[in-house]
Amino acid sequence: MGRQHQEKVDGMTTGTLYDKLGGEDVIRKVVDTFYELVLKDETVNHFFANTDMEKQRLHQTKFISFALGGPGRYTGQSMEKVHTGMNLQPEHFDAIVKHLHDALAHFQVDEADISQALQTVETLRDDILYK
Ligand code: HEM
Repeated sequence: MGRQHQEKVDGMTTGTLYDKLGGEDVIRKVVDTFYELVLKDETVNHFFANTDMEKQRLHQTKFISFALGGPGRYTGQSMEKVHTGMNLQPEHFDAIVKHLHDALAHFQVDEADISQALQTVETLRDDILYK
C-alpha cells in the first residue's frame, strides 16, 4: 500500500485503490479491458445495444471509478434511478462483477485489492437489481 492519502481510522486502512493504482491513466487502461469484456458478453451486452459508444465508455469509466473509490460518488438512490426500467437480474450484476475482477487481474492488481473493489460494487446491488 502506498502511504499517500492513507490514514488509519478505527484500525481500518482508508485511502483509495484509485490512487494506489495510479489514478486516471491506469484507470483508462482498466476501462478498455473491462469495456471489451462487457461488450463481448451476451449475458449483458444487449443492455448497451441502444447506448452510443461514448456513453458506454463513460458508463464503464464511472463504474470502475466507483469500484475503486475514485471521484464521482453515487448514492443508492441515484443508481436506482438510472437503472430503472432495466429489470437487472443477479446474473447480470454477477457478470459485470466478474468482468471487473478479470479486468483488474489483467493488470496484476492483487486479489486482496480486487476483493475490496468487488465489495464496493456489492454495496449497490440491492439498489440496482429488479428496478
Ligand atoms: C455498482 C454497479 C453500477 C454502477 C456504479 C453503474 C453506474 C451507472 C451510471 C453512473 C449510469 C448513468 C449513465 C452514465 O453515466 O452513462 C448508469 C447507466 C446505465 N447502466 Fe449502470 N452501473 C452499475 C451496474 C450496471 C449493470 C449491472 C448493468 C447491466 C448489466 C448496467 C447497465 C447500465 C445501462 C444500460 C445504463 C444506461 C446507459 C445509457 O444508455 O445511457 N449498469 N450506470
